[in-house]
Amino acid sequence: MTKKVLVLPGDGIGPEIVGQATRVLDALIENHGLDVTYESALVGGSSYDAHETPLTDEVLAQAKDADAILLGAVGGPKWEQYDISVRPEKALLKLRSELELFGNLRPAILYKQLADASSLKPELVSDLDVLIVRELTGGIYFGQPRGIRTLENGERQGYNTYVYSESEVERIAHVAFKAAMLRDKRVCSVDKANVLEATELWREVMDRVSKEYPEVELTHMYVDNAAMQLVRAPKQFDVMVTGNMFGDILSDCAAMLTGSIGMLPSASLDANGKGMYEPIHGSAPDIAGQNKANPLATILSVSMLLRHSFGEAELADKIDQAVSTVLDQGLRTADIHTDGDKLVSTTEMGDAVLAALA
Ligand SMILES: NC(=O)c1ccc[n+]([C@@H]2O[C@H](COP(=O)([O-])OP(=O)(O)OC[C@H]3O[C@@H](n4cnc5c(N)ncnc54)[C@H](O)[C@@H]3O)[C@@H](O)[C@H]2O)c1
Ligand SMILES: CC(C)[C@H](C(=O)O)[C@@H](O)C(=O)O
Ligand SMILES: [Mg+2]
Repeated sequence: MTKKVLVLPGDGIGPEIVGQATRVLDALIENHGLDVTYESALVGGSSYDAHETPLTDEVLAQAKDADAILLGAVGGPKWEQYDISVRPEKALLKLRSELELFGNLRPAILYKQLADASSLKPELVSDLDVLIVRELTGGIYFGQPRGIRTLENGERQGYNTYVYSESEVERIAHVAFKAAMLRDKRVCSVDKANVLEATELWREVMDRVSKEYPEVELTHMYVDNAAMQLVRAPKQFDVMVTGNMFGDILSDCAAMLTGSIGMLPSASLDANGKGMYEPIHGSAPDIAGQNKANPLATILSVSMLLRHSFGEAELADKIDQAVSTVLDQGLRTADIHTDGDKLVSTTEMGDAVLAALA
């Protein structure tokens, strides 16, 4: 049956990078038998400008109805002064939580052609392949109570709640252990169990679930050390599993090891494999509208979509191979450009990926 994809370009560079990703989808539909239709809708600041909400009920319903979602990025300075409840980022958080997309896979893979673009020495990152499994619908991002209150002395106080229930930790643990079974069978759980009770329980549940996966080695690491180890010796990691906020921070850090945040795709999955796919980076207001952004993370997000939600591993491999080919050709957007490479625009990178797919 024809599968339906909802495409949500969003703000800033979102429409530019998603434009290249949908060209890839078009090519697979037209030339490689992919049985998919897609429609586009507004999300984030662009939705706020049109409808005074970053996510309309209609678009949420479309997202629930779709078999998968491809999102660009949301947010930007234009909307920063608005109340946090209607900011573009809220749309993303609502989509994640309403669709119960708790399992966020963020693979940090170094394409060998980009070893010189990494901020670390080539020998530290060659063949890097780390999978960050981030819990995406819980933790301090969603804990109640939250807000800004006025104390008796008149001073204002901001507060959030870091909370994880056992079932939330269990289900993300299973995602991590199952992923590890298909890889090097090592999971490092990252927490702050020396200070935070919520992560003390996290650690206990990780230990418990690990007994169901005797072949997988589980280790634990405090998040401050994990951040340091990621830039000291990142190849020690296979799968890292962590909570919502730590995962957000560590995945941006891991992105830089691969040359640029413009290279990292992601999948956010529910319990049945339905997913939303997006680059891990934001709307990059500093380069928006300049045809400079790297579209590869978004194109690789299409590859993840085909692999994880549609079982189209061959077509996903084809996209990954096309990305590798354009990098072999020395084509680089500004973020991954080093001396001797050919500097290309967003659309030229899209052109090259399409040519490599043909
Ligand atoms: N998933 C999302 O939609 C998402 C993720 C992160 C941030 N944001 C939002 O995006 C806005 C900007 O946030 P930020 O500046 O902290 O992070 P950002 O990821 O947008 O940008 C950080 C830096 O990386 C660069 N960069 C990001 N993506 C790139 C790409 N594809 N090609 C080349 N360079 C790229 C930017 O130019 C910038 O210098 C904020 O409103 C933030 O809330 C959205
Ligand atoms: C924009 C923001 C809500 C989002 C997050 O913090 O999850 C982003 O940084 C990400 O990594 O997807
Ligand atoms: Mg982030």
